[in-house]
Amino acid sequence: MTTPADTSGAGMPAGSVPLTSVPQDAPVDRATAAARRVVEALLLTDRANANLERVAEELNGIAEHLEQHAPAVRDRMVDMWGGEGVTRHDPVTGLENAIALPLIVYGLPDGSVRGETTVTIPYQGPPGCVHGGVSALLLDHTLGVANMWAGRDGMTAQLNVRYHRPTPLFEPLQINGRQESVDGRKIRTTGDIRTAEGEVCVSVEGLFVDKKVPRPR
Ligand SMILES: CCCCCCCCCC(=O)SCCNC(=O)CCNC(=O)[C@H](O)C(C)(C)COP(=O)(O)OP(=O)(O)OC[C@H]1O[C@@H](n2cnc3c(N)ncnc32)[C@H](O)[C@@H]1OP(=O)(O)O
Repeated sequence: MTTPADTSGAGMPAGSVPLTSVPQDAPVDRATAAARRVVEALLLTDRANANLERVAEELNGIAEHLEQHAPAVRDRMVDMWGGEGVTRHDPVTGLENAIALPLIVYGLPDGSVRGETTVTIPYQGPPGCVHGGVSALLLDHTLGVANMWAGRDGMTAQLNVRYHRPTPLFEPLQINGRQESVDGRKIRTTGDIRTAEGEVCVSVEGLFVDKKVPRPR
C-alpha cells in the first residue's frame, strides 16, 4: 500500500489513544514501507516496458541478503512476541509486515475502537472494490483490538460477516469495533466498515472465547 498510515489521530474524538503500532523513523519501518510500494508498483507497472528481468534479479538479491541475516524462525518468534509484541508484525496493523495495510486502531473514550484507512490495488476483489476476505481480516483484527481495549479478549470462535454493498478502493474507510457483552468465557463483539459518508459496507458479529495461546519463549 502506498497510502501512508495517518498517525495524527486526526478525525478521532478527543482522548482517543493509539492501541496498535505507530510508525517509527526506523530502518525496518522504511524498508517495509518500500516493500509495500514495490508490491503496488509491480501490479501497476506496464508489463511491456518495465524491465522486469532486472527487477526480479534485484529483488531476489534483496531477499538473499535478508535471508542470510535471518536467525532460526523460533528465535525470531521469541523476539517478535517480546517488547511491543504482535502489533508490529501482524497482517493488519504491523508496521514491520509488508502485507499489512497498515492500519492504526485507536481506542475511543466511549469504549469502542476505530481505524481509518484507504485500501488500494493489492487488496482488490471485484473491480475497484475491496476483496471480501480482506474486509473480514480487517474486521476480525479490529474486533480483537476492541476486546483488548475493553479489557477481556480471546480467540475468534465465530465471525458472521454481512456484505451490505461493495467496499470501494481508493476512498477513506472507517473500521469500527465494539465489545458488546461478556458471558463467562464468551465475548460478543461487533464492528463495521463505513465509507466517509457513513454508509455501512460490511458489518460483523464476532464470538470470541477467552483462551490464550502461550507466547513463544
Ligand atoms: C492489540 C493486539 C490485538 C490482537 C488482535 C488479534 C485478533 C486476531 C483474532 C484471531 O485471529 S484468533 C485466531 C482464529 N481463531 C482460532 O484459531 C480459534 C480456534 N478455535 C479454538 O481454539 C477453540 O475452538 C476455541 C478457543 C474457540 C474454543 O475452545 P475451548 O475449548 O476453549 O472452548 P470450550 O469448548 O470449552 O467452549 C467454551 C464455551 O464457548 C462455546 N464455544 C466454543 N467454540 C464455539 C464456537 N465456535 N461457536 C459457538 N460457541 C462456541 C462453547 O459452547 C462453550 O459455551 P458454554 O460455556 O455456554 O458451554
